[in-house]
Amino acid sequence: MALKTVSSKLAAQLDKELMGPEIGFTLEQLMELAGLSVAQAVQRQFPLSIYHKNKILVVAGPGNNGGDGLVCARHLALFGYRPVVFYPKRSSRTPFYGQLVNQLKFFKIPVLSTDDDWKQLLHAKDTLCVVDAIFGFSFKPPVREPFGSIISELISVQDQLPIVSVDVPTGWDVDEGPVSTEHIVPSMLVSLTVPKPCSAKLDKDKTDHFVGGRFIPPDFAVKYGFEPFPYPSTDQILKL
Ligand SMILES: NC(=O)C1=CN([C@@H]2O[C@H](COP(=O)(O)OP(=O)(O)OC[C@H]3O[C@@H](n4cnc5c(N)ncnc54)[C@H](OP(=O)(O)O)[C@@H]3O)[C@@H](O)[C@H]2O)[C@H](O)CC1
Ligand SMILES: [K+]
Repeated sequence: MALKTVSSKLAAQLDKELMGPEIGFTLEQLMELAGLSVAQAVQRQFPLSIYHKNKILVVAGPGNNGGDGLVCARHLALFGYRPVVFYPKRSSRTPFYGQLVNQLKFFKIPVLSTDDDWKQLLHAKDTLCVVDAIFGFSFKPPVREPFGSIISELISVQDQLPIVSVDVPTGWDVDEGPVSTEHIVPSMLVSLTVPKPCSAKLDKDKTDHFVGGRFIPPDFAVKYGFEPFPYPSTDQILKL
């Protein structure tokens, strides 16, 4: 299947229209579906029946990509995994992020901050994979701390511990792809709504690519210049 992409600018515009006065989705609705999609993709790639490990580290960033990660962690717990969330910079942009954290507590999912030793989870012996929900389509390089150090830690283990990137591999320029020789190479990317141009730079031998976030009607996709994705049955994801 030919890769269909939209630029970071168009992706932001698409999001704005979905949440604008005419269509009226709320951020919370879209984020729930985005997080559910990522959890479903993880389950497809790492079924518990084959992988006899259930611990998953979810690293959540300060924006909506991080919010998708918080939602994903909750669904992973419902699917039988044992997620642990590392959320180093908590957003106060809307009270909703606090509510998502409360929901994680309700599910007894640990939420670590920079004071905690999150690095001890970076071992393939115990951990199945890392969900990279640090930055999505609004990331502008160069990266600022503490995220530079966090990304370096993830890069140092990615040959042993699979990384599942949400929407955009963190640290990549959304339109151009990797900006430095040392960069995250995810073993799986879940693009939301439609792949961003950087996904054309993925090495197909190293990264499986899914699209998720099944929340638009076909004519809206066409309006933004891409063919609707043929999601099978009730699936929230499609492997490209
Ligand atoms: N329709 C959809 O597909 C949906 C997608 N969703 C997800 O939302 C993200 C986009 O979310 P957004 O909040 O716009 O942006 P990000 O999460 O990518 O990043 C913004 C935060 O990152 C900080 N930032 C940006 N650049 C840097 C940097 N170089 N160093 C450190 N920090 C950085 C930024 O901080 P500022 O201080 O610059 O404001 C923000 O805190 C999309 O990719 C999807 O994953 C939604 O769930 C809805 C539906
Ligand atoms: K990401």
